Amino acid sequence: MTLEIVSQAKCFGGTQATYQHASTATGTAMRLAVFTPPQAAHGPVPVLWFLSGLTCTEENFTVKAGAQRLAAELGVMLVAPDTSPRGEGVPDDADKAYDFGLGAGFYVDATEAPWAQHYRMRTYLEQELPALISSTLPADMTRQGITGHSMGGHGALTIALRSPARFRSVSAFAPIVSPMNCPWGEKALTGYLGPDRTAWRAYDACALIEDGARVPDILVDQGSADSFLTTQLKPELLEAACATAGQPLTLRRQDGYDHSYFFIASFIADHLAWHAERLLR
Ligand SMILES: N[C@@H](CCC(=O)N[C@@H](CS)C(=O)NCC(=O)O)C(=O)O
Repeated sequence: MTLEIVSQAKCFGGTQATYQHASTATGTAMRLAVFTPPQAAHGPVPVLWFLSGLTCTEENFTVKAGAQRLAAELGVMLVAPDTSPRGEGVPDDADKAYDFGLGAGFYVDATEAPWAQHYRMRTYLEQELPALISSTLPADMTRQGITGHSMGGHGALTIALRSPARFRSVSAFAPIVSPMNCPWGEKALTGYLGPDRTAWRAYDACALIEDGARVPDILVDQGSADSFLTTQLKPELLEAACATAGQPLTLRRQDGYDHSYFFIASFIADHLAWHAERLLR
């Protein structure tokens, strides 16, 4: 399997590229954005995954977060996948709502019809894409970190909690910390997985921690002016789950910041430094 170049440009001495490939996990073409730092010319570099939120593609983080300059200095590859399968034959929300279906894969392997055929983002991100990146790009897969925003913060936390040996570092921006306990998550998990809530626990960071999953430490930034804070994101649930379980968590409430990429751009340097400290030592 190969990565086809959709576009690429020199960026801070490295390369910002968009790739496309045929995915066996989703049964569709998938796109991803990759920033390869200049240090990759001399050997494999650590990888930081960024999982995006509702409505996003591989492009939002790439053009809005301003992560490339520091990633080039640190020598870290940035991988930003798409948020769902797309294309002909891929079902979407009946009302074309933004919070389910296209652009809203919630990083699960769906088990319910008609979603189960293509909505297999867990297998895509846990198996297929790491193998593809490892075999095609100058990536040191023994040094991986993961972060993300909102639905992507949920993805980053749950993937890391399920596979702690794979990642040296995990962080999140305004994550959905407990999809079992918010309208976005209840809609998505009901639709993709069906009504049995026990099957949802593998996709809920708080439930995973309650059930014994652990990572060395977690960094979360959350804006106090985020319009989704009290209805959907509920960082206090993660704070409580971590406190009860003894899971180290650094939760920073950032005064006045909203849910946008302006918030992410404001704190991306802190997250890159957090990951670099753990990936480069
Ligand atoms: N469009 C939705 C909000 C969706 C939203 O805020 N998406 C976030 C992630 S959860 C995002 O990153 N949007 C794309 C962007 O800002 O570039 C609404 O109207 O309420």
